[in-house]
Amino acid sequence: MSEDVIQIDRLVVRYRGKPALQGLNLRVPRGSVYAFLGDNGAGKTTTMKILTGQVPPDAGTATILGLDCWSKATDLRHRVGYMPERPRFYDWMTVADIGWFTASFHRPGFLGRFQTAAERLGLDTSKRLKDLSKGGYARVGLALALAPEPEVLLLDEPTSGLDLLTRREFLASLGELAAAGRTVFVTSHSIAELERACTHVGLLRDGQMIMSTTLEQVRKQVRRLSLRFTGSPPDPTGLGTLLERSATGRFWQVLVRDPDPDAVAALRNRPDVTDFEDQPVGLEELYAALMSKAPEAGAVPMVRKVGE
Ligand SMILES: Nc1ncnc2c1ncn2[C@@H]1O[C@H](COP(=O)(O)OP(=O)(O)OP(=O)(O)O)[C@@H](O)[C@H]1O
Repeated sequence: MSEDVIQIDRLVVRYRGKPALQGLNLRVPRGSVYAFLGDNGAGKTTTMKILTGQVPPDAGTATILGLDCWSKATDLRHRVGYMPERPRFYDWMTVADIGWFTASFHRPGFLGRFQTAAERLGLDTSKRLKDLSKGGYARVGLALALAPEPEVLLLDEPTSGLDLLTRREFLASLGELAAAGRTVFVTSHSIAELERACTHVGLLRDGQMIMSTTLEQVRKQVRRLSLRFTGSPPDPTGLGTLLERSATGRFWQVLVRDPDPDAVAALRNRPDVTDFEDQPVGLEELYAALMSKAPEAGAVPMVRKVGE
């Protein structure tokens, strides 16, 4: 059975009385690359702040590796790497300086690993931070997050500001980290890109999870059915939970969650139906379908225990 490295239960965070997280529940298993997705203001950064012990919960609990994120924040600092959305360092320092300076807060070996990571990321360690491009700055943040060899890596929008090839290389490296038993929890607005790297996905809306599952399950559970018909337009009732529906002339398609196999087979076998296709949906498509609708319009909460 996989161990849940990150566990969040009924978490509430309010800013001046206004809830940013409203009873958040989340499980992230060891060795996963968990894509934590949500629109602007959904509460992703607030969740990161809770996990890194920067903000105390108003209610509920958050633990990493079994340790409370708020009361055991200092212990966790050595075991969890964190790259904030907009890292800020002492800009007058060089890349080498910031590695050396940060190493003084960490266990031996940090500096060597920082230098290796900086080299791999193509950083010129003699450059001052204030002279770096946005992407260069982000890479320093990443090298610092990787240098403690953390068991868990928390990355808040790590690829923003990076060019395409660096983004791809970076996302591929997440898979390597997971294969080595580390757990990566990452937020990004580049959903399609993240899909190639992640094993699990969680969708956050208004401070609550509306979906948390493996990518494999997403592919099984949410399907796009498309067809051409000559008779009357098919009635999607009974096919499953309808997330989207469209028809152009004789072309008809739906996005359906938990499709009923018998109803799908009956549709496929209708004598007036041709070009029937039953395909998985991409993460971006699923995201748009679930996030763009009010819950009562069909985006039914789809929170499942990961691995269920
Ligand atoms: N320091 C703060 N004071 C008051 N309200 C805040 C503060 N930080 C965040 N909020 C509010 O809490 C909610 C969640 O914000 P948060 O930054 O966690 O969202 P996010 O998902 O990270 O958004 P983005 O994708 O834009 O970074 C928003 O409504 C935001 O306006």
